[in-house]
Amino acid sequence: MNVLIWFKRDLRAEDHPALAMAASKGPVLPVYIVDPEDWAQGDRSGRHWCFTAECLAELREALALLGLPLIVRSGDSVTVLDRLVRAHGITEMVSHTDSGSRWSRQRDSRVADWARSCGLRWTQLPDSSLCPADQPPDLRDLRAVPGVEPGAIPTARALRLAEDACPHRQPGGRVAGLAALDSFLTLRGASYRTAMAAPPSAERACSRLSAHLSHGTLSLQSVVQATAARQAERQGGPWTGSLRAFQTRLALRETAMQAPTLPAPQMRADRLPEDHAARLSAWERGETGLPYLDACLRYLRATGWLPFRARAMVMASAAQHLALDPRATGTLLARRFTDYEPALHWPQVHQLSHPDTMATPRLYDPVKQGLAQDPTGAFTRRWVPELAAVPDALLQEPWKWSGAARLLGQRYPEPLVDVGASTRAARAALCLLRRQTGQPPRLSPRLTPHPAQDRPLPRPRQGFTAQLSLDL
Ligand SMILES: Cc1cc2nc3c(=O)[nH]c(=O)nc-3n(C[C@H](O)[C@H](O)[C@H](O)COP(=O)(O)OP(=O)(O)OC[C@H]3O[C@@H](n4cnc5c(N)ncnc54)[C@H](O)[C@@H]3O)c2cc1C
Repeated sequence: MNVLIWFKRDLRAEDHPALAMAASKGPVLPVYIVDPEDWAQGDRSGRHWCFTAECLAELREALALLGLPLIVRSGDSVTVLDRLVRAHGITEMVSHTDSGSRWSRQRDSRVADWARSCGLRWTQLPDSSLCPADQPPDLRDLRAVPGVEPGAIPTARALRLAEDACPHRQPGGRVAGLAALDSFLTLRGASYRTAMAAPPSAERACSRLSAHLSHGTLSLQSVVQATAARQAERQGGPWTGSLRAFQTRLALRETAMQAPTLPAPQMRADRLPEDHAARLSAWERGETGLPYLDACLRYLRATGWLPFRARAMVMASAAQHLALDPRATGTLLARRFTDYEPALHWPQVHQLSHPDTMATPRLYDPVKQGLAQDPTGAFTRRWVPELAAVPDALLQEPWKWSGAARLLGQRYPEPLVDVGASTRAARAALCLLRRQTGQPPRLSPRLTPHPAQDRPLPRPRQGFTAQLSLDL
């Protein structure tokens, strides 16, 4: 019996329940499909593909060590699978589920119809399931379906993806993922709890595992278990709170991945500002005239990453201050995040652009955020060098500087909006909305924990710590 194992967003050869299951059934054909329709979706980008291609190259090497050639094919998923199944006597197919995008769910439903129509058994395992620890899979006896041409991993250009320079992007592949996990649990993670919010410190203090979790080079369960093992070793000091806070985020991920994915929100066209296209383009380029916001947007473009609070600020400022369409800004952010994960991304976009849906609505003032998260101004100055002459005290509000006339509208833009006025308007709109919906206006000028923290979380799985509140 020849078994096809279909790799999707689980790009690893170890700790892979679906591969272990396939191996126990007979000769294995490991397949990855590059579906051009997937890569033509508006939320996909060149940096996503470059990370994926690096993961595939490593997966190919790892499978080769097990005696399996990774078969890469470009084309419509059903057509590719149908050809492989007929040509190589495949009698069964195994994969992990992919909660991914709306497109990938529709693809999976078409594949399910096709598999039924040709009588092929398709087993889908949850990617969060663990290989049973008491019966480690024996991959030594893996046999490959012989005589199949492996196929090349296409380039971004072959997929017609636009040029997407990201000079400081994290490298893809399991080796980089394991190195990040190890350095986080042994070194970097000590200051996680206190340094996770501000981009300059978060870059080192956060785990930086998101892109690996999104592409499946590491499984969530393996990260949970490694963290639990570290917690058992590291009692006391800053590690205790940091590792507990980290486990809480892993639990948040697990919860979010199980929730139904929301469609992208959209603002009514008649509510958009007249200069919407110009504002959107300025926001995308990091030229809004609001220094900390611009610094975060430019940093994101160059690195493919931002910590949680900065993501929340760029999204919320777009909706609350600049009145930008959340579908447009959410899509642009999705393209920029190397770790783009629809199940995590779109609920956040929803909540931050419609704060009335939050348990505790929050307003993000980019000036106050800049003062709080970048008190020395070093981060803002690095990414917005046009502000070199502005004194520290006015860095986040260069329009108040006596030399503003020489700078604004020339080397650096005038602010797109009056932040004070737009904050007051957003606060008033929120209070009104909450009154209309019968909820007391609980607006807090201070940052409050992420809304997911207000919801009860499911019982933690084995390995998760019991602490379920966030301690920002
Ligand atoms: C507008 C917006 C969009 C976002 N889009 C994405 C996205 O597309 N992909 C993505 O992985 N994360 C997304 N996040 C959540 C979060 O910002 C990132 O997971 C985190 O910044 C990634 O960096 P890290 O791996 O160093 O995180 P760490 O702080 O080290 O956290 C470890 C892991 O926990 C999970 N996690 C962290 N915070 C959350 C959260 N609030 N909810 C659920 N899981 C969480 C992630 O898998 C992360 O890798 C988004 C947040 C916002 C506000």
